[in-house]
Amino acid sequence: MSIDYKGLVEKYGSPLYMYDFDYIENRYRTLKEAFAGKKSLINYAVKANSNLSVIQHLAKLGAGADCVSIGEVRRALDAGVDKYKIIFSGVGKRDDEIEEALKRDILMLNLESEAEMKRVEMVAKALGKEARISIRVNPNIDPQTHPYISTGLHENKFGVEIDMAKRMYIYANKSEYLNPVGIHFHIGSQLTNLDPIKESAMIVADLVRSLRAIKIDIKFFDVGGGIGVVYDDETPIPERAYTEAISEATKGLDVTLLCEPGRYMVANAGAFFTKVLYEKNNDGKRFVIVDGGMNDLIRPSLYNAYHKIEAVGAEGEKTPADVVGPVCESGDFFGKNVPLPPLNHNDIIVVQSAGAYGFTMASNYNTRPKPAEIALQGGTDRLIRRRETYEDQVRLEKEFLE
Ligand SMILES: Cc1ncc(COP(=O)(O)O)c(C=O)c1O
Ligand SMILES: N[C@@H](CCCC[NH3+])C(=O)O
Repeated sequence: MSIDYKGLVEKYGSPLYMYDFDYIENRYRTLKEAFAGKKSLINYAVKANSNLSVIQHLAKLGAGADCVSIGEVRRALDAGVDKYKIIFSGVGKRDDEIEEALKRDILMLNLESEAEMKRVEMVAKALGKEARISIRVNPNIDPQTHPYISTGLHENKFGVEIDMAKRMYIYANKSEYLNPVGIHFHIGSQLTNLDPIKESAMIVADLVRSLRAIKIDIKFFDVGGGIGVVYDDETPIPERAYTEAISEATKGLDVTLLCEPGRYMVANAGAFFTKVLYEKNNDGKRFVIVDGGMNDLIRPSLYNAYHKIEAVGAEGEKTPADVVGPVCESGDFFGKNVPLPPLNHNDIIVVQSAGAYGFTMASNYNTRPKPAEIALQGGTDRLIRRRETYEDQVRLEKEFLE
């Protein structure tokens, strides 16, 4: 599809997030089809891109949601996700979040510690309800990804080790207020190697078998998210290989397979558009200063993450430039030594693969308004979040001025 970047920026302003909804649909269908013949549920990880229209688009296709706060649960419900397709994960759920999740009767709460299980039991008891739960097992497997987004080792804060998980299942099974229906693991994000996923699935499936032997019947086998995508030259895991590895590990078990992809669904559906403000040269070092900043897209600053950067329509000899924003931090950059032609004021720069963990990690640092978001679908474009204004930002403070 050829996209009229210039026309879109003229229409909606800059900086701007754009998501290709047809691409998202294609990703959903490809993954779902790879599970053909198995009972499966794809719980889109809302944290990757929680725009209501994005969630609604996936909900219409049949997706469930993986949420990590009650805010995300509310978003999923507002966007039309079936309550029995919503799961609530995360290491630190507050009592009020647990209570609301139970009242809203979502599919299950993923528990990440024994203390949390006791808390959920207490809240469920006070409500006179039975909480459907699953336990996040930490299989102690190295996912071979960036250390900041690795979660499946005992040194990470996530999940509980196998023996503890087993003790928790035994406890939950006896409790009047807990119903252990699921099991969960998630070893990290941007995974491009299938082996650690396969190995984790085998370990966790063995636990399911040993629970079955003591009459604890797990119905949902949740392999988490983490499927990697192409930002640069990565080789992603083929969908079929992924689902077959999971099927193989769970052979003989009558379970519904769940997965929680975030990045896979949306990263490459998205792009971030920003306009050139100035060029400058510091003693031979070329900088292209744009109107978007690290507050809009923090991945390069935070993880030194690579995003492909292109200049729209500009021509001429390319020389390396750092593409930087206006925020008062040296870490405010989108790319370093990016080969770019000479650029003029208002030329458009496209930062690719920005659909996941872009807008959701945006902030108002430097009192910069969050950008607008648009969807492209079936050849048309539409606004799905308007640009913030100064008034939006000070709304919660103004009344306190003396
Ligand atoms: C429990 C859980 N599920 C799903 C995801 C989504 O991950 P990804 O965007 O890598 O698919 C994450 C984030 O890493 C997570 O922590
Ligand atoms: N925010 C990270 C991924 C973290 C995954 C969340 N569990 C990123 O941009 O790559």
